[in-house]
Amino acid sequence: MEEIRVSTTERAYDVRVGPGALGRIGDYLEGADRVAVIADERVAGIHGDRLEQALAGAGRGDTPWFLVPAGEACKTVEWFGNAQQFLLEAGCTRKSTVIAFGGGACGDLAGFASAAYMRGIDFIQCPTTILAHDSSVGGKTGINLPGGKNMTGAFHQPSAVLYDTDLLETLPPEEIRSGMAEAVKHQLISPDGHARDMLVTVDYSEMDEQTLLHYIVSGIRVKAEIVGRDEREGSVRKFLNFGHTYGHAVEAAAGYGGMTHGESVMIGMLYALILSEQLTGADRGLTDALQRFSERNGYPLRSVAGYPFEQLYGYMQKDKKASYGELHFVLLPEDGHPLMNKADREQCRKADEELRKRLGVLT
Ligand SMILES: NC(=O)c1ccc[n+]([C@@H]2O[C@H](COP(=O)([O-])OP(=O)(O)OC[C@H]3O[C@@H](n4cnc5c(N)ncnc54)[C@H](O)[C@@H]3O)[C@@H](O)[C@H]2O)c1
Ligand SMILES: O=C(O)C(=O)C[C@@H](O)[C@H](O)[C@H](O)COP(=O)(O)O
Ligand SMILES: [Zn+2]
Repeated sequence: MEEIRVSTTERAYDVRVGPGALGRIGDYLEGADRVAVIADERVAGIHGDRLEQALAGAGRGDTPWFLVPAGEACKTVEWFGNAQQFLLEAGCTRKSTVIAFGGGACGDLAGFASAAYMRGIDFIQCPTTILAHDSSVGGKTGINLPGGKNMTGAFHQPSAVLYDTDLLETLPPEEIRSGMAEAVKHQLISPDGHARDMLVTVDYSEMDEQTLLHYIVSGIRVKAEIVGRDEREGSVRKFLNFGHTYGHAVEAAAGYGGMTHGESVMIGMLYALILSEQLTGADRGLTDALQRFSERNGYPLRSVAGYPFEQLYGYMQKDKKASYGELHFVLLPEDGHPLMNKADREQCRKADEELRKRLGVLT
């Protein structure tokens, strides 16, 4: 079992990663007067018995469960309200603990529900996807609005993260792709990362358990280090948003769920690298390596053809890193050394055109 400590101003907590990590849940429930689970309904159907057993073993067999729609569909104002009502009816107090059981979508919703209920109660992240090596750590929680991704939310750190890697065995290929995109991001933005090596060697169809665990743990360490320095995204935390300005626009244009988060972010990272070439003179070699990697691993890059620049630009203007009328991008002049840079509409359009050209979808 790997253990990574996350230290923020709100609190410090453990991330425990490895087979059987769920079995340690009792260690984190001792002071709770009531425990309540908010679970992705699909995950509950496949793996719910494991969490039930772990809770029973910790003397918490009477824990109430609230099932929310699988994936992105739960990140709505409506399901946020339903979750608040559930916590009230379950008898939760300020001394209670919520358990989030699912991927990043369920974790974001359950985390926000915990941040808001009685103005903030404890929650534990029990992530079940590869992507959640990113989402379960760092305390960003929230839901979508029709006009923009993660528009309503709060910073609220979990009291622990129990990442049971046995649960990853049932992930479908598109969710492996989605989660690994964030692992690539972590390698790209870290001065200690090995992005070029990863882009040449990793093939998802042949990836063994050890390699997967290596990238998960390495990504969590990158994230923990950055969040420890800048919990509320005043400075370096912005780098964790690499690829997300354009990526979130694609995700929103695809109707939340039409493309996975990681697939959209992969397209967004290609866009950000092209912008880095155009605005900072970055070497095209890295962009080409990422394009080859994502084509080899089946990312649906050409879907971008369905979303015109004007539509994506409209969403990009809602990006949380933007000031009114001015977009700010995370660029990568050199791998491992991100920086923030403004880009005006024409610069954004040129990069969009170049992306479509390289993907062979320019109309
Ligand atoms: N808070 C953060 O810092 C942060 C970071 C990155 C992403 N996110 C958010 O995370 C969300 C994406 O999360 P995700 O990629 O984990 O996907 P997800 O939570 O949307 O789940 C994707 C699908 O996988 C299924 N699933 C989950 N675990 C499974 C398992 N073990 N076996 C089989 N199926 C399983 C779900 O039921 C769902 O159908 C997005 O909303 C994104 O914005 C948040
Ligand atoms: O933790 C962060 O900070 C990130 O930006 C991680 C991202 O991978 C994640 O998708 C996050 O939810 C995006 O946040 P947002 O502030 O752009 O909504
Ligand atoms: Zn992300």
